[in-house]
Amino acid sequence: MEDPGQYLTSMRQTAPLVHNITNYVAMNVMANVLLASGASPAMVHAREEAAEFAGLAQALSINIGTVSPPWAEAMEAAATVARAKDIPWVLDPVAVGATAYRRALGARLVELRPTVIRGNASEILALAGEAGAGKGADSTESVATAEGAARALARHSGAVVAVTGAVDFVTDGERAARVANGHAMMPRVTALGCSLTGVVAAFLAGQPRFEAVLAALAYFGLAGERAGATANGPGSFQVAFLDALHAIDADTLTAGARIETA
Ligand SMILES: Nc1ncnc2c1ncn2[C@@H]1O[C@H](COP(=O)(O)OP(=O)(O)OP(=O)(O)O)[C@@H](O)[C@H]1O
Ligand SMILES: Cc1ncsc1CCO
Ligand SMILES: [Mg+2]
Repeated sequence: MEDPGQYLTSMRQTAPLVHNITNYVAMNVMANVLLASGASPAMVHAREEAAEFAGLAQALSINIGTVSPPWAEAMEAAATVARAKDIPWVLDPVAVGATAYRRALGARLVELRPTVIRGNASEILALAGEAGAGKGADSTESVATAEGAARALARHSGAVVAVTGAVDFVTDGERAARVANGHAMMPRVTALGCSLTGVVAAFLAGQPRFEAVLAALAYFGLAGERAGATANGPGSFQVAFLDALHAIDADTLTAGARIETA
């Protein structure tokens, strides 16, 4: 892919308002990640206002990590508005294979046609109707195992599907690519996947979605590499990761991105 850095520049110029209906674990981490990246996060989940708020945002992310019925109502209403107003929205199907409640909600949200679906391998397998119960929010499968499921889910849903892990896989059902950026410390810190979903949403504002997703994943993974080079463990990694998101500029991203057609 040519010049992924231009997508970072565009995101920072827009500084998009990203509406997130996310989980209790991710809320603070994700807001800080979005601010460090150059976007404006807002965590708004009350069913009384989520739909109205979605209409004000440049992008929406929906994450079912700690969902309960009033939140599910807010998610469906917000996604419906995003769809009607052509506001890009990203689904993060946390632990979707774990319970019947999550499977049913995941299926309903897919029918609301997310622009992008971003999950780990177990989650993408489960959302595609294949095995993939996972281990709660953690994946028990390799990304490679979920490539077929990702392609099938992309075709069924119309979404670009991103499966993240050691090497990320992205497909729109026709095209596919892999992003090799990242660091082994990333799955040792909670809510980085959730936060990445918000960053993907931020990159989508006004940009072609397949390329925007690849640029967002490379940016996030590159920040992980830079943080991992100095961190002593998961605690210092979190701090270094926010600093790296802030420090990386367009040229650094274009030079460091490891994106290959699959
Ligand atoms: N083993 C690994 N090596 C390098 N990078 C990794 C590895 N595992 C995950 N990542 C990176 O970590 C980020 C988050 O992806 P991950 O698949 O861990 O999300 P997740 O399981 O949804 O996380 P969570 O639910 O805790 O928020 C991505 O940028 C991904 O590329
Ligand atoms: C740990 C955890 N549990 C529910 S959501 C969440 C954040 C990572 O997905
Ligand atoms: Mg996750």
